[in-house]
Amino acid sequence: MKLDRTEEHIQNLFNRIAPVYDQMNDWLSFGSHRIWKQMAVNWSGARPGHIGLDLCCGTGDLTRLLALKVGGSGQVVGVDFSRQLLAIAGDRQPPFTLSPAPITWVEADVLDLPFGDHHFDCATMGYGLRNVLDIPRSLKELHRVLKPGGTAAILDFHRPENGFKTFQQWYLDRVVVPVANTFGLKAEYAYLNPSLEKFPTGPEQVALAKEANFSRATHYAIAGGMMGVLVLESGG
Ligand SMILES: C/C(=C\Cc1cc(O)c2ccccc2c1O)CCC[C@H](C)CCC[C@H](C)CCCC(C)C
Ligand SMILES: C[S@@+](CC[C@H](N)C(=O)[O-])C[C@H]1O[C@@H](n2cnc3c(N)ncnc32)[C@H](O)[C@@H]1O
Repeated sequence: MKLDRTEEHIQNLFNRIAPVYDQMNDWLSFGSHRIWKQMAVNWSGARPGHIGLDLCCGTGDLTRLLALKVGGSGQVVGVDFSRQLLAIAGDRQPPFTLSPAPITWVEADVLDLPFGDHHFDCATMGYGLRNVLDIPRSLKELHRVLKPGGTAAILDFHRPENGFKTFQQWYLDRVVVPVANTFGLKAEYAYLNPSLEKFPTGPEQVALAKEANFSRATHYAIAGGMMGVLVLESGG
C-alpha cells in the first residue's frame, strides 16, 4: 500500500479518527496500551517539579500521566497538530487525584516547536515518531528543547523479529482493519501495518538518536516485541 505521506494527510487522518480513537485503542489492545503508556512515562525520568513535554499528545493519555508524575509543583505541555484530538484532550478531566500539574495544550508541529532551547526537564512521545514525516528532524527538535541532562521516552510500535511478527501482521490486517471498517475508517487503520515496515528498528532508532546528539539512547522492546520504548538523555 503506497503511503501518501504529507503532513496535511497525516493531520486529516487523525482528525478523521478522533471521534473513535480512544475507544478503538482500548478495544483493540484490550486496554493494554494504557500499561505501555505508563511504562513510557515511568522511563521518561519525570520527577516532581519538572517541566514536562508530551509530543504528539493526541487526546492526552501520556500528558495526563506525565502531569501526575511532575505533580502540582510541575508543569506539562501537550503538543499536537490535530485540532480534533486536542479538543478531546482539553475536554477530558484528569482522573481524580491529588494535584496533578497544570496542563497547557498547544496546537503545533513537533518538527517546528514553538519553544526556546533547553526549556523542558523531560519529555514523552507516544505513537508519534512513526507518524512524523522527518524522524531525524523530530529527534533534533526534541534534543533542542530539552535541558542539558534532560530525559525522554518515545513509545511506538515495533516490528518483532519473532513469532509475534506474524501475529501482529495478522491482528492488524484481520482484526484491527475490519473493526475500523465498521466506523468507515478502513483506509485510516490499514495505514498501520505498512507504516511499521518503514519504521526504524530499535537499533536504528538508537543510531538516529545519537546522530541527534543525545548522549545516551537505549531501546527496550516490550509486549513481546510488538511495541518498543526509546529512552534518551540529552547530555550535559
Ligand atoms: C495506542 C496504540 C496505537 C495508537 C495508534 C497509532 C497509530 O499510528 C495509528 C495510525 C492510524 C490509525 C490509528 C492509530 C493508532 O490507534 C496501540 C494499541 C491500539 C492498536 C490499534 C492495537 C495494536 C494491537 C497490537 C498489534 C497487538 C495487541 C495484542 C493484544 C494485547 C491482544
Ligand atoms: C497515534 S496518535 C498518538 C496520540 C497519543 N500520543 C497516544 O499515545 O494516544 C499520533 C499523533 O501524532 C500527531 N502528529 C503526527 N505528526 C505530527 C506533527 N508533525 N506535529 C504534531 N503532531 C503530529 C497526530 O495528530 C496524532 O495526534
